[in-house]
Amino acid sequence: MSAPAGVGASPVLLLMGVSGCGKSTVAALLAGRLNWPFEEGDDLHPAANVAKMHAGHPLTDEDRWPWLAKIAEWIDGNIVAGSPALVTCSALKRSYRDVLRRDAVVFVYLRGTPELIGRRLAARQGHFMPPTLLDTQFADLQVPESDEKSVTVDIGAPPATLADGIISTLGLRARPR
Ligand SMILES: Nc1ncnc2c1ncn2[C@@H]1O[C@H](COP(=O)(O)OP(=O)(O)OP(=O)(O)O)[C@@H](O)[C@H]1O
Ligand SMILES: O=C(O)[C@H](O)[C@@H](O)[C@H](O)[C@H](O)CO
Repeated sequence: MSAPAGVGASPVLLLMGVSGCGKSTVAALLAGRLNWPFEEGDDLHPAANVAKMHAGHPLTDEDRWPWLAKIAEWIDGNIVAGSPALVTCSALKRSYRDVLRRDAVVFVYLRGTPELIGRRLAARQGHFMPPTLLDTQFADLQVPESDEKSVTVDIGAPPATLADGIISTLGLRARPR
């Protein structure tokens, strides 16, 4: 993991990657350690999107645009407030990240193989997203390119190790409680 240039004093970290890569788990740990505002991107999906995924159908670009706009709005609110922040969003395609891209935004790409993530999804309980959609998530995935402000994290280690690595690599500071 190496730090991208230009991480400011109040970054917005966007944890991205396919379903099951660990976005929610790692972001929740980071939010606890850093005391930064945290938004679970899945909570901003229109109900129809959640129902569609739950029924085993992948989202289309058209399904995703309004959701991405809501996430961008949340990001902008924190930027205006001058607050660092954390948000999860699969952000699978470059065109989706173009909607979310801001000077303050750092994409934290959680990278794992289909086999590893498939095993984790098979063991996960009580989530609307069926593991059968994982292939479609990888089919849509366009990993961040060298001109994007991003850091890539290999997800083999335990969540706490990943969170500590992100904090030290990016030089993040906790907000006082
Ligand atoms: N580093 C890790 N090591 C072991 N298990 C992990 C790790 N990260 C996450 N998990 C487990 O893998 C599963 C998927 O993690 P999580 O729900 O955080 O992924 P996600 O990317 O937020 O998924 P989705 O996009 O579908 O909401 C969970 O059961 C979680 O406990
Ligand atoms: O873009 C997408 O296809 C969706 O955002 C999915 O990634 C889900 O929201 C998430 O992975 C399930 O929790």
